[in-house]
Amino acid sequence: MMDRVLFTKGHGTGNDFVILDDHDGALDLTPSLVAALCDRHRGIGADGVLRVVRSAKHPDGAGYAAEAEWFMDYWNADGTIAEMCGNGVRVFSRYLLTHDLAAAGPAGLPVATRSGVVRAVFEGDLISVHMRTPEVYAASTATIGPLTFPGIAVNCGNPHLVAGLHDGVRLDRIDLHVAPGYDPGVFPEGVNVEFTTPGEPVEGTDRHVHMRVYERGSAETLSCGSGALAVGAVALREAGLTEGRVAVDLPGGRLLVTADGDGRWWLAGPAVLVATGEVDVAALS
Ligand SMILES: N[C@@H](CCC[C@H](N)C(=O)O)C(=O)O
Repeated sequence: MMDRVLFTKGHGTGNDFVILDDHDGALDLTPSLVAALCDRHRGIGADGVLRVVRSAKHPDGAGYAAEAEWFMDYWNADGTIAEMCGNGVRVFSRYLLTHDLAAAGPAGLPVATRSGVVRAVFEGDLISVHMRTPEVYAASTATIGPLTFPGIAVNCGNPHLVAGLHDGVRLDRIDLHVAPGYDPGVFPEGVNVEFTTPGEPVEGTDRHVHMRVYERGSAETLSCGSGALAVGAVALREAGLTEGRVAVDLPGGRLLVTADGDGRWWLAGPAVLVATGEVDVAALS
């Protein structure tokens, strides 16, 4: 174990990450180290950790090494790993570009994740990521205290449950300090739960949705990219559209979800690197 580790801090619409540069996978990253780094009082504080490692050097990335040099080793704040992180991919891509570790070619910058290779395209301040196609697959329910909300299960590589609020229940009033209830029969690996209400029309989009999210492994976050993708997929489906654009407003800002005419799904939003530093690993534990 190294005593001191360099880190960068970044976020995408307020979904924040500690980024660890570990090209050859030398760092002994454990669930307890991740949880300590993400601790907002005793550590750096973040919703998750992104380890920047060569695909060839990580067991979960090796299969993608021919297609993507870099593997996003994503960890939730509680030290669990997840298959996908939509905001993380943008922040990870921003990091690769900023540090000259990769170039933004015309086909986009490939990033390997546990649910396959995605591609990031840089458009000024925004980064647009060609995500895997979200799969809307089952009806289910989410509960908050005594309230039950009908929802739809969506697989974005990681699991999501998109639940619309009843009339009269305000999005800004629901209590997400505790985890919403869900059916473990539908989600044996746990689930990220998105609560939604429709928004006013937004120019240039087909649908507008407000959402809050309770993330598996990270509790309520200001934003969840894969959650926005799931919400966008449900919004277009409910509108009877197979292509179109959805503006998804989260507490941390706006993400755009687009299903294009070629059947590809895109997630677009900002990604910012805000700090670098050195952490004393012994002091953390
Ligand atoms: N915030 C992320 C999702 C991170 C993973 C999630 N908590 C899970 O366990 O599946 C995003 O932007 O997609």
